Amino acid sequence: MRNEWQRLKRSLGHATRGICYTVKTQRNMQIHVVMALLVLFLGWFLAVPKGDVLLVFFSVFLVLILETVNTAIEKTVDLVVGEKRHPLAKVAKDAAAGAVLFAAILSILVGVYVFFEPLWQFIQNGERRMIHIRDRDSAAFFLTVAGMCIFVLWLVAQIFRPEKRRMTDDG
Ligand SMILES: Nc1ncnc2c1ncn2[C@@H]1O[C@H](COP(=O)(O)OP(=O)(O)OP(=O)(O)O)[C@@H](O)[C@H]1O
Repeated sequence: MRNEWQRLKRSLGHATRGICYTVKTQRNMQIHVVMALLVLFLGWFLAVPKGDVLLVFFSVFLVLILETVNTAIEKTVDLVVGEKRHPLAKVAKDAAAGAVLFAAILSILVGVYVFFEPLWQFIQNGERRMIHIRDRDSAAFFLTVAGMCIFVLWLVAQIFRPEKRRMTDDG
């Protein structure tokens, strides 16, 4: 049981380092993270309904997931071909970048669908849905955003933690 726990902790450590590496080294990932936080803040500010929040979360995480996979593919290709140019390396990298682009387009569509009306109302009349902590939608959203903030703080702490073992490459 103790061994299983250690193994789980080690796997989580590897996964965290993978995420930290991507956030630290990939400019696009940094942009996605900042955008994700802004969008979640906007969702909270405009108190968008629970179903819409789910859509936003899904699309935001899809972009983050695919950017991480894109980095894995880029590094694998670099590992295989090194400095050499190869048409298949180009296909692999372009296709991986295409997957991120698909997800980014989806998140823009979701953003327009979810935010257009409440944002329009707010800009026109300064009106927004009131947030009542007893309202289950808002409470659930508040808790989710709080959870996300804790996750981001933890991630930042991991990124700035002095590394015990240097990663190869530029990370
Ligand atoms: N070894 C290679 N052989 C052929 N084309 C390549 C090779 N490496 C990169 N490319 C081309 O250059 C593009 C950019 O590749 P690069 O590895 O620089 O990614 P990047 O600029 O870090 O991408 P991103 O901005 O998405 O992180 C690829 O999408 C591909 O079209």
